[in-house]
Amino acid sequence: MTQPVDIDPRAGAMVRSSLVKRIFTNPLGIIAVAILAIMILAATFAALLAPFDQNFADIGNTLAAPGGEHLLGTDSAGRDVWSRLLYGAQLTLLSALLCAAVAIGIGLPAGLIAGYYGGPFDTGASWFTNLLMSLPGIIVLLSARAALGPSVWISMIMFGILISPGYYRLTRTAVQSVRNELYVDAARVAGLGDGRIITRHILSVVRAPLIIQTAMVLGVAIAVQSGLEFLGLGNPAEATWGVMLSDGFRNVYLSPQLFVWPVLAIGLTIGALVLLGNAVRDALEDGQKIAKAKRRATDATGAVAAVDARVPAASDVRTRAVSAALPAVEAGTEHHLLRVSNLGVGYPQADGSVRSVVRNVSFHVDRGEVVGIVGESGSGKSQTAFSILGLLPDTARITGGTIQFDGAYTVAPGDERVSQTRLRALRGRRIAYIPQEPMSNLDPAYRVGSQLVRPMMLVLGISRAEATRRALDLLEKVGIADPKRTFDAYPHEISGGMAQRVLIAGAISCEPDLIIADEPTTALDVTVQAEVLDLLRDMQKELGVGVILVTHNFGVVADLADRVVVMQHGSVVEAGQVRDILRDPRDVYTRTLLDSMLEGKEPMTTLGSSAPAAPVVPTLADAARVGLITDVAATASTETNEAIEEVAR
Ligand SMILES: Nc1ncnc2c1ncn2[C@@H]1O[C@H](COP(=O)(O)OP(=O)(O)OP(=O)(O)O)[C@@H](O)[C@H]1O
Repeated sequence: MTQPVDIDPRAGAMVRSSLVKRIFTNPLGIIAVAILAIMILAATFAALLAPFDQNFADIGNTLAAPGGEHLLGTDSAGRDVWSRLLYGAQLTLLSALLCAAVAIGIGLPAGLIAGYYGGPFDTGASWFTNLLMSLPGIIVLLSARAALGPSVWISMIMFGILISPGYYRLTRTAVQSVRNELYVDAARVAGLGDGRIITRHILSVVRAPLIIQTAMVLGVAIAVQSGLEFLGLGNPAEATWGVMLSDGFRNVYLSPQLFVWPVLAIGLTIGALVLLGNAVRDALEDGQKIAKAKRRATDATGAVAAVDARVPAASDVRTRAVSAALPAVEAGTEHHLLRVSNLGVGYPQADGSVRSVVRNVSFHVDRGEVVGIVGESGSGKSQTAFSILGLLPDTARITGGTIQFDGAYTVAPGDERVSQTRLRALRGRRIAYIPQEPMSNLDPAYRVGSQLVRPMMLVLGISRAEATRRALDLLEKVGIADPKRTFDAYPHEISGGMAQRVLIAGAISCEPDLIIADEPTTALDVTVQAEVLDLLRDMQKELGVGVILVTHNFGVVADLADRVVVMQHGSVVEAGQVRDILRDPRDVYTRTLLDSMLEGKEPMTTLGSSAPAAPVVPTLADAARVGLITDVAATASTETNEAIEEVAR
């Protein structure tokens, strides 16, 4: 199945790795941090550093020049300018922080929900955002001041609400760009709930742009606040830099330095915030360049992916509770691990029609059985697999049929959508998934080990130490030479082949009942393909799990599967034992599929067909020689070759 290959080590990873270090290698970053640190320290220790109270008035000493007991002189009311600057820093910075907190508090969660879920909330929130953005900000602030008084806190809360659409849009766009990433699907398949996926995998993507935006917003908040107070709309009883600016301007001819101090404080702080934002942006861009270079060096081969876990007792209970509300499955079919019956999937079109992409598909998988779904590109293999996993896009509709897992419906008769509630209890617990792009299924922001440990802790309810021990054992079991090093590595630090093994380890980590392997070898080079198929076969035999092997390659099916389902144009054209189908393909499409795979290559012998009308098709052994039996026959183990020869006999 075709999936976008995008292994973008996103901003979140950069923030985690060495963002701080990179900021401190940038001279502008150092200057910005130094200025801000001084301002914050001055604000924090204002009470200690200020020789006078902010409102203490030395009436007999107004507009005094700097020097003596008044380091920076006094204002028109005889108040100490240095003390007011320090207290002003407190109020100015805190109220700017309040503004940013309000904007983030509204914009971030709304953007996360709208970007992740879309739907009516997205529509409603976007409408409200547009409304907010269309309001003339300064008029709203002046009205709020007139109605609610001159408090700087109220002004900044109002301003925070007005600028929250900036955060909303930023977050929504970032989330939309990653919500369909394979590693997010993989996390879903691993059994993580939406809340955890959003906080763990999605939030990390918006973290960096959020930091940059906040640096800018703080600067703007200080500027707006000072502007309002400069116009005389502040509270003269509260020392802020804006109020001091206003006082200084009124006395600019009598005592010009009164105007200079607050201008300096405001200018330096806003400048430092802008520089900090730029330094963070530069650091992130540098980080991405470094990570891309590393990725090019390591991204040589592909691999498998998977995530899963065994059914913990709690989820059994949950599954049963959910099943209890459902109609009973057809009598006599309960024993099948998975049964897909007359499944139809379609996509509603603009003209009201529904484009059918899967029609009347039926097959079953029993415990310990490997069923291959084979067909050309676009034949509906992936849509069928995604229906079982509950990973169909929001726009997809179940147009008919049912899916049952272990005697209970996941798609009951009449359901239009796959029930996420039912699937959540199974995915990552009893149904594991091995996708075709290993790198895209590992979150670049987290170490490999943490991506194995977390689902185990969550699903099995075991401690971190126990999950870590199991993860290291599993990595060894799937043939990783240095499990500890891989455990501690980020995805971009391991090769595609290793990532594939990691994800197989994840898939089997909790002994699932069913593994859906989606073209698990497509992205791999030939040698690694053979190794991975060997590994899959070994694991399947050892654990006795049911496997659905989605592939376009008959060779892989011959190598691993017991039964095969051949699909074309969304329908099943032929199904049965692999041996029977390959010896005697009855449907013309199956024969064409086999023939086309041999196109341009001369079969060496022919296989007798029991179907009188069937054309001559090559033997599996021949197919292996000419390349049909893949890469497996050419490169895989003796065991594989023997299996193929055996089928051919
Ligand atoms: N989101 C979607 N919206 C509309 N049509 C879709 C969507 N996803 C898939 N399809 C259509 O469904 C059909 C079956 O696609 P599917 O991905 O199942 O094919 P496949 O057999 O897995 O092929 P491949 O091996 O190339 O991935 C295709 O015609 C495809 O265009």
